[in-house]
Amino acid sequence: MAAIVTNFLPDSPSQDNLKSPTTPTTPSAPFPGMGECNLFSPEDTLNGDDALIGELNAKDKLVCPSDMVYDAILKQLHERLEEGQGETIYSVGQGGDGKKSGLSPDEVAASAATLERMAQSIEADVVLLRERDLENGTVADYLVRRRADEEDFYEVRVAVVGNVDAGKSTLLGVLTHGELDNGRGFARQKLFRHKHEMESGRTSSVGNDILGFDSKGEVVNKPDSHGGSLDWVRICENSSKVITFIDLAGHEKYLKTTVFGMTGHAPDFGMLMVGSNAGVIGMTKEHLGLALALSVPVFVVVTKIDMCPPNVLQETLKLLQRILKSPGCRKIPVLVNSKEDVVMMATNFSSERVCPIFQVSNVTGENLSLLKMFLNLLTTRTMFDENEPAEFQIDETYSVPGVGTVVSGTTLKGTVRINDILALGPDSHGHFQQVIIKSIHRKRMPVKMVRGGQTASFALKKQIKRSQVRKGMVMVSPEINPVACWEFEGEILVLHHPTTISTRYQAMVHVGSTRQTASIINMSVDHMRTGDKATVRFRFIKNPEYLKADCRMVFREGRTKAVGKITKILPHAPATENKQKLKVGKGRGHHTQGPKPPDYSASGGGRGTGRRGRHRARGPGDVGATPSTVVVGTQSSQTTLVGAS
Ligand SMILES: Nc1nc2c(ncn2[C@@H]2O[C@H](COP(=O)(O)OP(=O)(O)OP(=O)(O)O)[C@@H](O)[C@H]2O)c(=O)[nH]1
Repeated sequence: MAAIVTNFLPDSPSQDNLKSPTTPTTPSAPFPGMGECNLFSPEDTLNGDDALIGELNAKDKLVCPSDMVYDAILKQLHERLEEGQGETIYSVGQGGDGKKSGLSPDEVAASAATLERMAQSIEADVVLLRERDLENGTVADYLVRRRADEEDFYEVRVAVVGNVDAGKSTLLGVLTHGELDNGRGFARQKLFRHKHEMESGRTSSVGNDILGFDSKGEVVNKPDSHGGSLDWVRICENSSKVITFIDLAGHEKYLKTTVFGMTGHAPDFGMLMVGSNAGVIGMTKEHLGLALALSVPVFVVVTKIDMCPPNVLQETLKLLQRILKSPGCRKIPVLVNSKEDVVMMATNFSSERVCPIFQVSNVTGENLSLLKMFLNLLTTRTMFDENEPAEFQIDETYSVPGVGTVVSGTTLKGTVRINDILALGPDSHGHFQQVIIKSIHRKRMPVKMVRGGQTASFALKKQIKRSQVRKGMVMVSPEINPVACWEFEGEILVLHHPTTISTRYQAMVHVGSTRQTASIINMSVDHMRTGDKATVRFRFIKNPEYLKADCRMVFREGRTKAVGKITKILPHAPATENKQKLKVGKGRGHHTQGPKPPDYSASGGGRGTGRRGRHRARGPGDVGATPSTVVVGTQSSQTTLVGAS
C-alpha cells in the first residue's frame, strides 16, 4: 500500500491528534439538533414538567400540538437555527418516547404543515429532503433554513483540488453558470472569461467562484444573457448560503500556491476531483494528503463518467477506495448514489471520517443534482462567538485607485465593523499599528460588518501604503495585545525527505496565511528522516510573524514535506542575534556556536543554498539561535545580547 500513498500521506495514525485553529474547529455534527437532538430532555427549560417532556418526545408531537407544546417546539427550533447559523435538519416522526419511530402519511402531512407554520413565523422555509419508510411508518427529514437577509448570507468555503485535466474548471463552470459542457472545454471557457473580468487589476493566484443557494435550496446563480458573467452582488443578496470555491491549480509547479490556498484561505472542506478515465494520477494523492494533513474533510468528485468504459471507471473507484481506506488516510469511502445517501453524508461529513464519492458527468449532467444537493447541505466548520475579540488573517493586498489600500482575507474570530480600530501587523520589526476600517466588502457587496468564518475585503482609513502590508499579516482587536515572534516550537512529522534533516535546515513554513522560510535551530533528536517525529524549534529568516499555539503547519521545500502543529510561541527570541553571530562565524569556518553545520545536501541543492544567501543579505535572523545564547530584553526589535560567546 505504501507505494500508492503519496509522501503527504504517512502510514501513520499520528495525524489525528493534531488539530488546527487556523482552520476552524469541527463540531461533532453539521446540523445541530439532527436526530436525537430533536428530543427533549429534562434539562430543557421545562422546569421538570414530566408531562410536557413526555409530549415533546412523542413522535407525533407535531401532528396536533397544544399551545404549550407548540411554543416549546418553536423555541427549540429557533435555538437550533441560531446554533446552526440559520439552518437545521428537522426529523418528523422520530420518537424519543420508547415508541418506534414512524408516522402514517396523514400524520406526516399534518406534522409538515405544523413545521411549515412554525418556520413561517420565524422567516424560514421548509424543504423535504428525504422520507424513510420504517416498520411503523415514515420518518421525514426537512431542511429548515432562514430566508436571505440582503446583507447577510451564510458562507462555506470549498477548496477545489485535483490533477490537471480532472475537470475542475469545467465542473465549476457548469455549477456556477448552469450550462453543461461539450467535452471540449466549453464550460471552462465561461469561467475563464468571467475570471479574467473579475480579476482585472488583481494579482490573485487563487481563483474564487461562488454558488448561491436560497432558503429553499435552489441555485441562485443566473449568468446574464450577454457576457455570461455572474453578478456576485445579486447572487449574495438573494442567497441564504453561498459556497465559495477556492479554485486551486492542478499542476505540480503550482503546489506552493495550492498549499497556500489550503492553509491561508481556511477552507471548510476539500473537493478532490478525479478524471474517471485517467484515474488517480499525478497530484491527486499529493492534494489528498495535504487536505488530510491539515484536517480538512474531503469529498471526491469523479468526472467524465460519460466517456469512461465501465471497467475503467470501476478500476478508478476501486483504487480510490483502497487509498482512502489505507492506514495513511483511514477514511470511510461511501459512493453517493441517491438523495438518501446525500442527506446521510452531509449530516455526517464534518466528522472527517466519511469520504463521500460522487460520480458525475459535466457533459450529460448525470448525478450533478446529487452533488448540488450535497453542497447545499454543507455547513461551515467555524464556530462563531461574537464576544470573542476580532481576528482577521490577510491573504491578499490591493491598491485600489480612489480607495487606497485594501486587504482581503478570512475573519477567524469575533466581528469587524466599519470604523473599528484594529491592530495591523507585524511589520519587519514585529510592531503592530492601529488602522481604522473604512469600508467592508463581502464578495464585492458592501456590508457593515463581518463575523468569524466569513471572508471579506477591508479598505483601510489610515494612510497605509500597500507596500506596508503583506500576506500573512493579521488585523486583530487591540485588546488581544498581539506579539510577533521570530521563533516558535512545533511538533512535526516528516512525511518525506530524501535524506536526513538536521539543525539549520531551511524550508518554507505555511501556517494560516503566513508563508515564510524558517530555519530549524534545534530539535529533540539529532536527525530526522521520513516518518520521524520531533519537537523542533524554528526561526523565521525574514520577518517576525503573528502565530498562535495549536495552529496546524506545513513545512516544505522541493520534495521535502513535514506537517505538524505549533506547540509554543517564543515571542521574546531576539531579532538581531544571528547577524552578530553570523559575523563571527562567517569567513572563518567557525561554527562552534551552532550545534551542527547546515545540511545543504538535504536542503534542495543550489536553490536552498541560494535562498540562505539571499535572505542573509536582506536582514536579521537567518541562522538560528543557539541554546547557549543568553538574551536580555523582551521586545524583539530592541533586544540586547549578553554573553553570546
Ligand atoms: N466528456 C467529458 N469531458 C469533460 C468532463 N469534464 C471535463 N471535461 C473536459 O475535460 C477537459 C479538461 O477539463 P478542465 O476543466 O480544463 O480540467 P482542469 O482539471 O480544470 O484542468 P487544469 O485547469 O489544467 O488543472 C476539457 O476539455 C473539458 O471539456 C466530463 O464530465 N465529460
